[in-house]
Amino acid sequence: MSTSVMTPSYRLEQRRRIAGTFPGPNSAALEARRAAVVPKGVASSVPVYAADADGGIIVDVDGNAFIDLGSGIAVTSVGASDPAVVAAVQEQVAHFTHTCFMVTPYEGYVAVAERLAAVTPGDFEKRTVLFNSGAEAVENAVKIARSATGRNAVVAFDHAYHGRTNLTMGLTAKAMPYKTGFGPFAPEIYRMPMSYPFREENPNISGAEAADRAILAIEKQIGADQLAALLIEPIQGEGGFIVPAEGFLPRLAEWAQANGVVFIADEVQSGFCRTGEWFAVQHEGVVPDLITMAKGIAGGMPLSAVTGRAELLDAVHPGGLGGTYGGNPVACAAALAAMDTMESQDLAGRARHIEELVLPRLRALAVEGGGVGDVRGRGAMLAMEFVRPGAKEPDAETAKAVAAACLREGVIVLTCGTYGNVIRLLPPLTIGDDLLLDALDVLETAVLSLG
Ligand SMILES: Cc1ncc(COP(=O)(O)O)c(CNCCCC(=O)O)c1O
Repeated sequence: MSTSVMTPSYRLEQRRRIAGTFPGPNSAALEARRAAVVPKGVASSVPVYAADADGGIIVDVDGNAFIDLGSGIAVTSVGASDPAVVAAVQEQVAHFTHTCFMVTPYEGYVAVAERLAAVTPGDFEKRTVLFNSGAEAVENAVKIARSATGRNAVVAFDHAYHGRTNLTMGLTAKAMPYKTGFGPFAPEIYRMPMSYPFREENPNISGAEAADRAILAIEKQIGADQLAALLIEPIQGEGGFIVPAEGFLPRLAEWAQANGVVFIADEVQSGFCRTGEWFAVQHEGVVPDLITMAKGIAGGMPLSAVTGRAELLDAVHPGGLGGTYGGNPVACAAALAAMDTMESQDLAGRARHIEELVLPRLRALAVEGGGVGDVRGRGAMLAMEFVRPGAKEPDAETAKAVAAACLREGVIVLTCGTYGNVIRLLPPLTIGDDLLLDALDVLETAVLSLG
C-alpha cells in the first residue's frame, strides 16, 4: 500500500468548471487565427486554447477549467507549473538560454547525465547523451547500437510507436496518421509479434513463449548475428497501453544479451515514475543496454536522453553524436528540478497510489459481454480497450464518444491504440485525490451510458 497521498498547495483552484458552452469566444478567435497560419496536418484533440495550468487543472482562454487526465501526453507528471521547475527555469534563463553544448559546454548537461546514471537501472558504468524529442533519442539509440555492434538490422514490434522522423516512422507500426504518404522508410527494420495478452489467439501463451515466438522469427528472418538492436516499449503507449505478459521482456533481454544484440527500452512514455517505478522495465527486473527517455523528464520542457552502457555510447567516434539544441541549459535546469520533485514527493509511490484508486473502478466497468473488453496498465498509465459487446472487434467509435462525453463535462482524456479503441489515463502524478476521483466519476458515467 503506497503512502503517497497528495496534499500539496496549488496555485490554481483544483476544480473543473465549464462556463456555458465551449469553445468560448476567445478560443474561437484563436481557432480562426490558427486556420490562417497553421496547417491542418497539426491536429489538436481539445477544441480550446490553454491559458493556465497547475496540478490537475488546465484553464482555457475563456475561463473554463478542465481536469487533465492526459498530462500533455504523459509529459507534465509533476504538473504544468511545478514551483521547483518554474524557479529553476527562471534562474537559468536569466543567465543564458543557449551556448550549444558542442561549442561551449555547461554544468547542467553534466548534472543531468549524472542524475540519469543514478536513477536508471543497471549497476554498470553509464553514459548519457541529451537531445530534444523522443524521436531524436530513439534515432540516436539506433545510431549508437549500429556503431557499437557494426551491425545494421533493427527489430521493432507490432503496435509499436517510436516517433515521426523517417527512421522512427519506419519503427512505428501504425500507418495512419503517422506514416501514410511519408515513405519510403529506412531499410533494415524488421517487425516482430508483440505479447498482447488481450488479443492473443492462444490466451494461455506465456510471456516467455511469446518472446520465443519473436525470437524464432528473428533468427529465421534476420539472423541474430546481423541484428544491431531490439527496440521495445516496456508498456506500449500509442499502440494501446499494451502490457506484455510477464516474462516477455526478461526473455527478450536474456536472448539479446546472449547474442550481442543491444536491448533498447523506449521509456519515452512509461518512464519517470509514470508506472509506479522510475522506469517500467523495473517491474520485471529488466536492465536494458540503452534507455530512451523524454516526456516526463523535464516537467514539460523539451528534453530527451539516451542513457546506457558506457562501452556502447563510447564506441561512437568523437563528434558522432550531437545537435544544436541537444541538452538545452534551460531544459536541463527543469529536468534537475523535476527529478527533485519526483524524489521529494515520491511520485513513483504516488503513481502506485493512483493505480490503487483507479484500476479497481475501471475493472468494475469491464463486465462480461460488455463494451469494455480489457482494462490494463500500471501505476498512472492505465487504459480501457473498447470492443463490440461480447466480442473482441475493436470499437473506436465508442472510445471516441466516451472521450467526447468526458470533455463536455470538463475532463480531458486521450484515446490511443492501433485500432483507436483505447481510452488511456495519464493524470499528472501531482493531481489531488479528490480531483482524480471526480474525473473518475465523470468517466464512469460516460462509459456506463455509452459503453
Ligand atoms: C514510446 C514513445 N517513443 C517515442 C515517442 C516520440 O517522442 P516525441 O517527443 O513525440 O518525438 C513517443 C511519443 N508519443 C506521443 C506521440 C504524439 C504524436 O506525435 O502524435 C513515445 O510514446
